[in-house]
Amino acid sequence: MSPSLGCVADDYTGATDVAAAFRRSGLRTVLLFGEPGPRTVVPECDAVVVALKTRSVPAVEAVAASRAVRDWMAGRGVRRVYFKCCSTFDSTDAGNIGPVADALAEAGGGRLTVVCPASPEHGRTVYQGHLFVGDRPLSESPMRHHPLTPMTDADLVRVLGRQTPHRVGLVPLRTVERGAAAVREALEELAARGVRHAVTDAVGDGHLDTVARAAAHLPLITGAAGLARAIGTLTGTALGTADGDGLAGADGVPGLPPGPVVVLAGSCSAATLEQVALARERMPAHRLRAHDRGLAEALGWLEDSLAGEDRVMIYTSAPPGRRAPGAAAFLEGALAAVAARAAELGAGRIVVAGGETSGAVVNALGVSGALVGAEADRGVPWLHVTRPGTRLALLLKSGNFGRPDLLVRATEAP
Ligand SMILES: Nc1ncnc2c1ncn2[C@@H]1O[C@H](COP(=O)(O)OP(=O)(O)OP(=O)(O)O)[C@@H](O)[C@H]1O
Ligand SMILES: O=C(O)[C@@H](O)C(=O)CO
Repeated sequence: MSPSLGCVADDYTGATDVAAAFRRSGLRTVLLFGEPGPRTVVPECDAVVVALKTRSVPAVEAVAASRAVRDWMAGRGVRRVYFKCCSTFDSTDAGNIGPVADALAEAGGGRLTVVCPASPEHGRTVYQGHLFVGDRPLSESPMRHHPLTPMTDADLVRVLGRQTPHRVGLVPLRTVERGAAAVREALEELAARGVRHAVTDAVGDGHLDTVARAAAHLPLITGAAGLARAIGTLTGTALGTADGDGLAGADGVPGLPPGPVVVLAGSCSAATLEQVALARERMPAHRLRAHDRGLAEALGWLEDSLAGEDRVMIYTSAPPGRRAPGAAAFLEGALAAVAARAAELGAGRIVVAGGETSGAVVNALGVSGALVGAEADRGVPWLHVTRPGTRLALLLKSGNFGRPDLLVRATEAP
């Protein structure tokens, strides 16, 4: 049977977040890293999530890759596509959420799309089109200092309007509170007025369930893990697989493999900085610096440390005043090289903080897919990778996700 749902995710931690949400909704979920090809074999599943690394690349590249994945999915019978963007709407005026949503919408017949990054369980809500992170507007949250996509405007209608030539409209909370039929009517009115993207308010999971029911007929929906959970539950209910106990899909998921645990932190997000500070107190840690010898020093330190330690951390994470301008790509590449060496040295678990960083690490490890396992924290599932002769578990942590002790717990004996 073809998967009912396909998801194109714009980064690797976002893909794991959405895969965990689908799995929690009772859908058998397969996660693929990078563009699949004609020979990619997808095991029997209800949902397929493809992780791209398109959040911060030039918009034309993001569009081409996302469109290719959408066409690949259509070739496998997928009728509904979910475009997973960040719950903090990480993007710039050049894109990539607008251009990618435009391209995916065109491919689906040019119909109106719903855009709703609310993810209440992660503290993201949308009210009057404005995105809130906890109790602060996005533009007053730590995301305003993001090294790649600083978010300085909380008004999503305005933000998206700068990224697309199409009209952007709003379905306000008062309409969402009137139920799915009212939202569907509002969407039809917006479509009749030529609106392409309908930013939709939601401040609680019940609102997302309403939006999911109202938008179930649309070929494209854009959002984060919150709306994905609602769409997944609707799909699971239709398929008869939703059991709501969070264990669906657990069959066949192996335990965590033996071997040392290596933590690699490249995220500079507020939650990660706190997690890194705590982890530094609990395990040997090395700061990889943005200079010529930074990588060689880190590799030497890793080899020496793993001779006697069963958990270590290498990090580049730094608060705003202590970052190395222009060093993002170098630091991602360096942490990726460290990951490859850690795998050669027999690491059983590699824990990565940061979406861009995770993308670089997964690519360097040559991992093409994984079975989605139990969550270490909400939206942060263990990914079980089986390669000939080796077992490896990856934990790819979105920058702002996880409790302060996540990195410590992830390194403890299972
Ligand atoms: N000390 C530093 N100086 C400058 N850039 C850094 C430094 N440390 C990390 N970076 C870069 O900052 C970027 C952080 O992005 P990344 O996506 O990994 O984390 P994040 O945005 O917090 O996570 P997410 O995308 O999951 O929210 C990476 O490109 C990384 O290389
Ligand atoms: O939606 C989120 O916040 C995360 O899944 C993510 O995309 C961070 O990279």
